[in-house]
Amino acid sequence: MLVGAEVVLGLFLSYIFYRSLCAIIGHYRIVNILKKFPGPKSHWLLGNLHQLASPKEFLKSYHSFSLKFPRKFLLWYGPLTPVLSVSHPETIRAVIKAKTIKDGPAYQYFIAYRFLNEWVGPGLLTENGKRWSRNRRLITPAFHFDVLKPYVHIYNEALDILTEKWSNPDRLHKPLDTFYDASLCTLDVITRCAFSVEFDCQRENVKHPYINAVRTITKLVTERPFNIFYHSDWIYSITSAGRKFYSNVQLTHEFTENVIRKRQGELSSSHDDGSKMKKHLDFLDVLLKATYENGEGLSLLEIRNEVDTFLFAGHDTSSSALSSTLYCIARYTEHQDKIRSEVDKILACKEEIEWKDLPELKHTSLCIKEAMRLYTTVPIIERTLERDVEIDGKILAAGSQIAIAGFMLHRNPDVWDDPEKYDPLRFLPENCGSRHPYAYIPFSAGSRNCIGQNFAINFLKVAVAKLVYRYYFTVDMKNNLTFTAPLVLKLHGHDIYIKERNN
Ligand code: HEM
Repeated sequence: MLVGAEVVLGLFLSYIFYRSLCAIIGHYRIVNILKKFPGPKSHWLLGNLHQLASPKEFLKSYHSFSLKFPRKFLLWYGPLTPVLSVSHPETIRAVIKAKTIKDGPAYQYFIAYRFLNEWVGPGLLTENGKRWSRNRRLITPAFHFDVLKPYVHIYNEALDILTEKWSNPDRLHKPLDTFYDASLCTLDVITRCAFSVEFDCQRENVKHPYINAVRTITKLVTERPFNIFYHSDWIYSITSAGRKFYSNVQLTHEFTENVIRKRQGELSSSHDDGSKMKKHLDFLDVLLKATYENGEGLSLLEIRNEVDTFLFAGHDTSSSALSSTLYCIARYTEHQDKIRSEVDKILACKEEIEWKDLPELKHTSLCIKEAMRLYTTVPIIERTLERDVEIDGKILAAGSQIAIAGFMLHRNPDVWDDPEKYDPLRFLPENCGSRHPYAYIPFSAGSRNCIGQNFAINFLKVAVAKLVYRYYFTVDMKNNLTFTAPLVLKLHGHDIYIKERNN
């Protein structure tokens, strides 16, 4: 009996030894290949973390590295984790076409998605493999044009509330916090489109516990990567930030589950698809109707994860893109005037921008695209190679970490003429013909591109058009423009003012 136990223990230890040896050899192979790539000087222990370790310095340092190494360079996140940053369309194409996952070792510094798991679970943004592809197929109909069309009315209504707020005489002559206001406006829109609940958060600010919780979680998740002690879930859970995070996550879960259960009840009692009860289908209706091949629907937990994912992936991104565009047109007013003249024609004898008007907002669209190039909303996304892949003539080992640096790609002087210049006309069709298909990827590219991009672009067009129709925007450059990242870009160092138009 004892001999049997010894054999089992021996086998177990040999197995552990074998697995550890494989991991060490695998890691050695990854490092050995990656260390041949050029990169900024790194500290033996910290790697490049000390240059990247504050929200303010992160993009500035990153960008200065990429000016030295415009195609790709190696960063060290600590002594053991090399990450290859890529910022050339050809190199990015190779990574996006390769088999990759959105995951990495726990010690990897900027894979902030793992900090999201507690909230959004394995939703579309964070899931990998077969489960991701099945869910992506099931969820894609939620972004079909027919579903998106009625949302244009919701965008208009949310913008009317924003202008009602901004036109308050107390606010008119003060600098605006465009990111904050845009963020409440997008929350208003996304909660109505996701599950048809009206929080009126723009008027109520963050008084509603659910809205307050969503905003608190988003803030904490963005801050967490920058505090090395917070990387451990256990340590985080005993800090005040961690306790705040977990209690807010619980609150949002309870809220979302209640909404889902209520809707499930309504659907089963009315035996319709929900469209008769409301003016439009929302994401939740589509998710509840989504069915696997075997006839099973998405579980309550899966639906909750997806609804929370839409909230996270959609609200700060859209507000970042909106506030960057407002900054750009406030700075380059000739483009504001052009937008105004195209909106004036549309709103000459009506109050609302309709679905059919969206293609007419041509200059508006150019201005948004260029703002999202220069101030890339999601500056960096990360991937881990699942298989060995050839990139720029070198075979990278499975397990290598790659950072797709959209912000750097969009300012790469080898790709863009005069990259620091805000020039919306570079997106005119006649100026895009020879552009590399991976030169401009604000919504990422390939099979894991942003599922919400049409939703976001439609919202941005309506928002910019309605705001420019109503106000003149100007900017006071208090300081040099700075950015914070890493998850979503935010601009600092300037004040935006508005003056009401007499339409
Ligand atoms: C201006 C606004 C937006 C920008 C710039 C943006 C950008 C991106 C980017 C870069 C990715 C790839 C992330 C990665 O691979 O790690 C992504 C993925 C995603 N986005 Fe967006 N997004 C925006 C708005 C939205 C909206 C409004 C929604 C939903 C309502 C949304 C839902 C998603 C989801 C679910 C994914 C994951 C897709 C997948 O992996 O299959 N996004 N987005």
